[in-house]
Amino acid sequence: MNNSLIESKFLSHPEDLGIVAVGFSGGQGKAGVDTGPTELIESGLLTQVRDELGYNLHGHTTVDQYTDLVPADDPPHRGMKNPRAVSAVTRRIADQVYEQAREGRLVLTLGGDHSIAIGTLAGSARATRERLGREIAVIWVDAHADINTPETSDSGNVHGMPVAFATGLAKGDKEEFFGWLKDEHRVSVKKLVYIGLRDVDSGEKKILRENGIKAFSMFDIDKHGIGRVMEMALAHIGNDTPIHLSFDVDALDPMWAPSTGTPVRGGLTLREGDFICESVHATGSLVAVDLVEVNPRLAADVEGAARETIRAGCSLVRGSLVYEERRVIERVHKYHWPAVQLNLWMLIMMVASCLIIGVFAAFIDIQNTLELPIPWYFPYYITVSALTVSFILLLLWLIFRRRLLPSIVMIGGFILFVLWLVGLVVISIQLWGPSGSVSSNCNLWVFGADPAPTGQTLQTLAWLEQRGICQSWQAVFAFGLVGAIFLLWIMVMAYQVFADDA
Ligand SMILES: NC(=[NH2+])NCCC[C@H](N)C(=O)O
Repeated sequence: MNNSLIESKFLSHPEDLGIVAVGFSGGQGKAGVDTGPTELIESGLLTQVRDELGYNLHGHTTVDQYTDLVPADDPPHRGMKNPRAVSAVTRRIADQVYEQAREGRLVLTLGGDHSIAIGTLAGSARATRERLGREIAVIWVDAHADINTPETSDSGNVHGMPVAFATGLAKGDKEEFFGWLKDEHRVSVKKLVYIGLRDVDSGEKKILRENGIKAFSMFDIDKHGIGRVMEMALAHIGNDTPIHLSFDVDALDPMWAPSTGTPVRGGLTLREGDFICESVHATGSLVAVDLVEVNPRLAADVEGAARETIRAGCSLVRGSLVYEERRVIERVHKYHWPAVQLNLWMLIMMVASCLIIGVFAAFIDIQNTLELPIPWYFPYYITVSALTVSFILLLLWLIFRRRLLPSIVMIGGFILFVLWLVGLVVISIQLWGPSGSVSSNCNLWVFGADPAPTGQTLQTLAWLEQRGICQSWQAVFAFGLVGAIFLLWIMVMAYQVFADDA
């Protein structure tokens, strides 16, 4: 198990982390962003993730440079720079991410410029479709929308276009120009949410508007606060959709992450960035994370710029991988209850309690009709059974809140057991006790014993009613016994859960 307190909804191996480390910079013009993953790893990111956060690492922990895929000559196509290289590299990345994601692991991709998200989104969209039959949602945290098509882009840098390719708003033509992107790789614009935007090209604004894409700019964050923005963003996605978080470090203000290719002032604080990652992790829906555009070579004039940017990047990754004590004041322990047994227990106890309530309620009614006094143990057992029902409801609520503690079950179980046992003893005495027991009287009142009256007479009816009453007594005894045994059982079960965990 990893150290997160959040249970994953869509990963079959939430303790495993598939790593893809992408040393690629061809989606834009500034050298050095390809060294981002190396520096992140050398700063101890992955050892921390393994040793402190408790993940098993899989995949490519050495950085892939993709040199075999970068052609010597790569002239622009439809205005895109390095189109063949970016297309081939993102295609490889798509396979690398897919290989990790189809195992049901969380995938962490370290970039590299943001063009690589063409690959990461393609890989996780395809794997999620195959594995769960679901589409992924994308949370794109960035100063830029990166949704230019080759035709709307001013720069021709593909790192400004990944969302357009991933959603199919931009189509590849030939195989070597993103033609390899198929429907299975696509993500829906309906399940895309932006956070942190503040530098959006006019062509991009048009695309966002026309496609009704959900976007929270820095303005929205200032207006509502990051907490409310995350609530709205996650509500838009819904809690039944796996989430791919693509985090461009330039979403953070340059104060926190100066070493990046296209810094824009007025960005997120580090805490706001962390909060986004933590909130997404806390949904339990996270299936993949990208951290991109860390370029340690840039902003060299600023003292400690690269180090700060790396640190910020590590913090973001950490936030998205674990929900841990630095944010949780109350440390909650996870207990592993045997679900089937527990459900069976609740069902049978519910049946027993309801039956006893029903029978004794009917008995009280009969006593009233006969103008006889009501013995104390009728209301007593009704109360005990009602308490048992409340206890079961309490358990259900605690299970729902994931707070079912063995101690609560043991104490509750013990109290009910004692009450239940008292009832059982009284019932036994009434049924079979030495003086005037129900059992011995059963056949006496109406016609003594045999033969049983037959025919449609009042006597028969009376006899049947009397027999019914006697059988009800026996049923109460049977279920009283089952209840007492089951209460013993739940105490044992709770003790085992407690002991197994210790
Ligand atoms: N991933 C990034 N840093 N993207 C910046 C994109 C800047 C600009 N919108 C462009 O298309 O070139």
